[in-house]
Amino acid sequence: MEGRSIVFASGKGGTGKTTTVANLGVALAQFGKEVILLDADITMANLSLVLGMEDIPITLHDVLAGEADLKDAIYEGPAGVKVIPGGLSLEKIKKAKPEKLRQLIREIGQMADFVLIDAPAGLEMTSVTALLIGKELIIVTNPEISAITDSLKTKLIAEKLGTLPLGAILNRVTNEKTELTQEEIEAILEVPVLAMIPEDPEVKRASAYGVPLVIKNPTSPSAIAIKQLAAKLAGIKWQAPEPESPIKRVFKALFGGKK
Ligand SMILES: Nc1ncnc2c1ncn2[C@@H]1O[C@H](COP(=O)(O)OP(=O)(O)OP(=O)(O)O)[C@@H](O)[C@H]1O
Repeated sequence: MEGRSIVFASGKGGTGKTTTVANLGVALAQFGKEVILLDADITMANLSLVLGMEDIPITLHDVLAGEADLKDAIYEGPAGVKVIPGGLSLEKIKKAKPEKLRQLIREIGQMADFVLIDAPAGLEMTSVTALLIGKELIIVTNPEISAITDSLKTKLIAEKLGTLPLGAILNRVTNEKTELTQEEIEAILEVPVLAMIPEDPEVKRASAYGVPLVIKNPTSPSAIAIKQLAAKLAGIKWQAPEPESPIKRVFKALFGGKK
């Protein structure tokens, strides 16, 4: 059976897409789902950094070039999540046979309940190609006008390519007056907002440790928002724990805490 393949794209760079995909993947795996994270972001091996993984010499590109087996490009990450580094530069994609890429993506799709694809930001060739890899699209954006306009472009292109937009994740939400509201964003993008992830200093801390936030600090507000979305996607009922009080968080930061 083929699992769901969802491509995560943002249009604008730096919206927190990679962090979100990595944590969502781990959260789905914690809910017992088989998850493959496909890093189609060529600028850096971002996904593996957020997950604290090193040494990923074989990429999807090597498989496409016929120089490695698919199983050699699959790495095990936290909570049993599987990661496939893309290494898909434009030059490399051009050299690869498109039918081989499609066949490979189908093969990967059969190996998991969810294949989450981290697409590169921007609207260049590689980003557009990544949109084609998934059947569904989730936009990861910030509640600012510049991010939303780029997200809209991405969504329109995805639709033209036959990739179904599921909705948008609003990341780094601060609820400041200058931010667009959920309703405004839904009206512009014409898709539902699936999750609102707050601006949360714990996200950067977790990244610095190379441990996904949903493992490092599962009761932080942004981890809860991500787990809620994972439960929704997995069709699982999940009761979020009470978010930690700021006082408890200060104590934890000062004296450490059991994780
Ligand atoms: N909810 C959040 N609260 C605070 N910081 C965040 C949040 N989400 C992401 N960040 C931080 O924002 C920065 C950019 O995140 P990330 O690398 O995931 O973005 P990206 O959209 O994948 O970037 P690009 O597409 O340009 O590669 C990182 O430093 C990350 O720790």
